[in-house]
Amino acid sequence: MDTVPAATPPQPVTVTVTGAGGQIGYSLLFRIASGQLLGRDVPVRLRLLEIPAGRRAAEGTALELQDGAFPLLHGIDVTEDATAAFDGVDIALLVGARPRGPGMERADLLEANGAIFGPQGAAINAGAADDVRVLVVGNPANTNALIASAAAPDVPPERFTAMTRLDHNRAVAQLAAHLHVPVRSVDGVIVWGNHSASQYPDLSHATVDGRPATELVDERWLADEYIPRVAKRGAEIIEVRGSSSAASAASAAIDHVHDWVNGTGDRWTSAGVVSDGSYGVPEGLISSFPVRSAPSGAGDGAWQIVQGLTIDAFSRERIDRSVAELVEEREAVRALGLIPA
Ligand SMILES: NC(=O)C1=CN([C@@H]2O[C@H](COP(=O)(O)OP(=O)(O)OC[C@H]3O[C@@H](n4cnc5c(N)ncnc54)[C@H](O)[C@@H]3O)[C@@H](O)[C@H]2O)C=CC1
Ligand SMILES: O=C([O-])CC(=O)C(=O)O
Repeated sequence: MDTVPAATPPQPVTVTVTGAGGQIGYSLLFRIASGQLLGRDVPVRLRLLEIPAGRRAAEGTALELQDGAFPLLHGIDVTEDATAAFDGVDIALLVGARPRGPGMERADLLEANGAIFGPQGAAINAGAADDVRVLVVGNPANTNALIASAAAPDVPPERFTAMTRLDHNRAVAQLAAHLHVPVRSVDGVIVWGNHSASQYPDLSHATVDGRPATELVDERWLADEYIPRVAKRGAEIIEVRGSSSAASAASAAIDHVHDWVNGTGDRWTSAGVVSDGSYGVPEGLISSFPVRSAPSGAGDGAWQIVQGLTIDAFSRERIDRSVAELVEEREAVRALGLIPA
């Protein structure tokens, strides 16, 4: 009797989450374990990186992950050692960061985060899989990603990304709510620039059920309500909830990596990626752009910046303002010696 060879089961993908004991980690890890990050047939192995202050919380979360009996979860390690955490890593989610403390100046914040993201970038450089994909969530996300990338000279800069998907999702949801349509009706929104209040949520290429969004909203609402509402949504959440966005941030991280690995199809999304000079954004900055991704195996694994969009004067001014802030942050971390001169 002929025997049918058994199909080789897919190898577990190693996903490292830093700041795993924090509030985003608590929401993110269960969604990864359930298959929402990579796909419902892709097993994962989790590595949780923490500092001593967060270690017990991460260990507690690991116990709960075990209690979830997730069929796709092939193991969890908790560590304080970045080298061990990133050894062989396929997907790195850099969530843990130093928040701004009382009396801390902007330069102090950048320096404190440099001490986190520099060594983590170096550990990724030393041990990660060749096709590693890195998403920086911890703020200031764009510049932290720049620091990590600079510390990883052997990893192509396209592999380091910063999260602006939460801003993109907010921009889609606010437009849908204003027009009383489902979010699925909205397409073509873009978030440009920095993940900060200077970001520019751009509706000039957006459509709603195929109609240009600019025909459906008035200019004053756009400039005076929509743009500031989206750009300052993080502060609004802190004010209302009493702490910063957590589940929505975790959800956006899932969306970012899911789309990066599985492809965006015809639609585009927004992500902080290294600039190639497109749209006048200085080369090397990690800035939010409209991006598409090909499914794993079909492209080179990099996000592609959508080309050829027209930028009107209103948009140009706002993109330039946010990019100027990114340039300032880059100069500040350069002055601190956190990236090469
Ligand atoms: N890009 C985005 O859209 C968003 C970014 N964020 C940022 O995400 C970060 C995390 O937010 P939460 O989870 O709410 O903060 P949290 O304070 O609840 O958790 C952060 C965790 O990171 C850990 N940590 C600190 N330094 C670390 C290091 N060197 N290595 C490993 N772990 C380290 C801490 O011990 C803590 O457990 C913050 O920087 C926040 O501002 C939050 C929301 C949206
Ligand atoms: O300010 C924060 O920590 C939270 C944040 O980035 C956001 O909600 O967009």
